[in-house]
Parts: sequence; C-alpha cells; structure tokens
Amino acid sequence: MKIYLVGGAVRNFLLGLSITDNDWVVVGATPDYFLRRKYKKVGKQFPVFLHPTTNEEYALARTEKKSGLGYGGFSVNFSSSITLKEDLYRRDLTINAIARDEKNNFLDPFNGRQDLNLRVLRHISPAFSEDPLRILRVARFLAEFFHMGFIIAQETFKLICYMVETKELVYLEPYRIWKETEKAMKTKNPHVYFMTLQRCCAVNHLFPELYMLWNHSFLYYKNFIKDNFFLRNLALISQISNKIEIRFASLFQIQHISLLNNHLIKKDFNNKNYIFILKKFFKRLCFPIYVRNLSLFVFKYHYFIMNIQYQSSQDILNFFYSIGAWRNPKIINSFCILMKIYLKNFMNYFETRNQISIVDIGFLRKSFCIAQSVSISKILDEGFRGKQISDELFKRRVYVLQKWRSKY
Ligand SMILES: Nc1ccn([C@@H]2O[C@H](COP(=O)(O)OP(=O)(O)OP(=O)(O)O)[C@@H](O)[C@H]2O)c(=O)n1
Repeated sequence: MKIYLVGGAVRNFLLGLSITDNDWVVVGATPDYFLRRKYKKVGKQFPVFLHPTTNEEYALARTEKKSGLGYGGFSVNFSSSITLKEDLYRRDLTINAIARDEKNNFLDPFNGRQDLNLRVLRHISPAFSEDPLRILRVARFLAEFFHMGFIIAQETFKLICYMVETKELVYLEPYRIWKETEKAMKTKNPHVYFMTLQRCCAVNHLFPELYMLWNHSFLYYKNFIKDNFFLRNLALISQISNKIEIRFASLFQIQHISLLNNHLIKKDFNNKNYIFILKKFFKRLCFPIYVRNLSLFVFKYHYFIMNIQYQSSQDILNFFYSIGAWRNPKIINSFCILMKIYLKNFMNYFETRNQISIVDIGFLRKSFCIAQSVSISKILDEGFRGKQISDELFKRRVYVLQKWRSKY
C-alpha cells in the first residue's frame, strides 16, 4: 500500500502558495483497511475516508467512467489494483494531477510541473468533459492565478466551448455553481472568472437573470456587455475590498444612463417584477442572505443614491430604514465604496468628468451620521410611548437632516 499527497496541496506547494487542505490518495488498499483504523467513511459513491484525528481526506485510488446523465451517472472502480497513474488520469487539469510520496518524490505522468512553469491550465484527457463543474473550476483557477500569468490552453478552451454548446451545464446542481462562484469571488481577480465564463458563452446558462439585466442596459446607450462595463466595476472594486458581498453587488449597479442622456428612467426597468426575478435567482443558486441582500439593495437603489442630494429628506430616511442601516451602519460604507468605484468606472467609460462630478459621495455618509445623531433616549425621557416613539424619531431625523441640508 502507498499513500500520496495529491491535488491542490501539491499544486500550491509548487507555486509557493499557501495550502488550505491536504488530500491523499491511497494505492493498493481496500475500504476495510480504513474502517479498521477508525477512519470515517464519507461520500456515497466514492471510497473517501476522513482521518480520525487530522480529519484530512484519504481516497482510494479509483477510475471513473461516465455511464449516464448528471452526477449519478458514473461507474466507479476502486479495486486495489488501480494504479496511481490511472487515478491521476481521471482528474481535471495537468497541474492538479501531480502526486508527492512520503519521500517528497513527485510523480507527474501528465507533465503538470511543466504546465505550472508554462503557466498553462490544460486538461488531461477528453474525460474532462464528463464533469461540467470543471468549466467553472477552470474559470476560477484562471481568476486565482491570473496575476501569475496563467492562461487557458487553446485546446482546453475549445473543449469548454464545446461542453457549453452541448448544454452540459444543465446537469450542474445550483449550489455547486454558488460554491465555485464564492471561491472565485475570493480571488485577486474575480472579474476574470466571469470574463472566462462570458467568453465561452456560459454566463447566460449559469446566470441568465444577471445576463438579462446586463443586456438590458445595452438598450439605453452602449453595449455594456461587450465593453465589459460591469466586469470592470468588479475588477476595480476588488482592488479595494475583499468582501464578497460588496464585490458581487458591483455587478448590480445598473440603470444610470439617464444621468447622461437626460432621459427619464424607464419605469419597468426597476419594477417589482425584476426584484422578484432576482430574488428567485438568489434562492435558486443558494446564495447566502448577506450576499443576496446587498446586491438587491444596490440594484433597487442605485439610481436613487446616484442622485441622493436631489431626493427629499423623507425619502432619504426611508432609504436608510429600508436597507436596515440603523441596525447595520456598515452598509452605508458598502454603498459609499460601491458608489466611488462606479463613478470612477463610469467616468473612464464615458470620458465625461464634468457632467458627472455633481454626484457627491460625502453626502450619503454625512446625511446618515446626521440622522443617526438623534437621541432615542431623549424621546423616551420626554414621555413618548408605543408607535409615537418611532413617529417622533422619524420627524426629528427629518428635521436635523433638513437643517443640515439648508447649510450644506
Ligand atoms: N470536478 C473536479 C474536482 C476535483 N478534481 C480533482 O480533485 C482534486 C481535489 O479537488 P478540490 O479539493 O475540490 O480542489 P483543489 O484542486 O484541491 O483546489 P482548491 O482546494 O483550491 O479548491 C483536484 O485537484 C483535482 O485533481 C477533479 O479532477 N475534478
């Protein structure tokens, strides 16, 4: 029996990057070996065991062959005669198919180390196409290693395009899409993930609602999708914030063209129907609430906050209430960051520094501080009770805001 370290741990070690988890492959053993040593069996289809103390994954070497549709359609062979090379062959990329033995020797039958040096993401065999998640994985790895100069091998990109064309993505479980997207969102260049998926035409299959939204903005002025306006938003925001929810929300800063064109914004664009569609979108893909909420708020109020100094004090307060800013004041900061980056992108895109300079980000932050300064305990001390308290609070917040605005 022999045990090898495989996958991301070896790849990251060779790239000099940090290692998050160790995956081991075991050649020449049977499930009994692990069960007798109190390893915990996980995974229904595959023989994978968790080490009783380290909790690291030990998988029996196996081969896989697709025998049907979706994730259930695999026939797996994990007999003790399966070799290391056979196990590595079933994997996605050459750089993920390098093994290291206990003496620190590398076993690299598909030249993964050469591809690491060449900075190429290359699939190992046509079996790559048996798992549509690999399309997202390649896009995510490109986002992760983009700053190191990685590219996708031409033949791999061709295969990915073919997989998209043949509708392989239909079989992907939605939570897997989010899990991979979440990992991509944590990388240095998350826009590269979406750009890759866009280039192979997977975005409209994976995120049709988002794609439709981006497409909608095309109707107003320019081809925002073709020009990657939203992805540039994401690229810029990722340079100053590593918060996933802020990064993701930058893809929803839409419906602004009226600022330039002097059109009235079309009513149906920001209507309840679209909010409803987006809510379903977030639910379908199992997005966590904190990511979902900020994106929805940004979509709903983008136009409002881009014109905030022209809104009534009552409406500004209603906005603070509806985004839950009193309980979660940090959300104001998220909006300010998003606004700042959006303006930068917008100005570069339209080369219209003068027309846009009227938007004042400081106003949002300041008006919230002013409204927040109203003392609730004073209202209670004055004897207000029940619903009177919230009414009085609202009134006083409007008052201080008005007073400050008259001098602003
Ligand atoms: N759809 C998949 C998922 C995983 N693997 C193989 O299983 C290994 C471990 O997978 P995982 O832990 O999901 O990813 P890592 O490559 O380790 O990368 P990371 O930890 O950064 O997600 C991968 O390296 C790859 O060899 C694969 O071939 N196809």
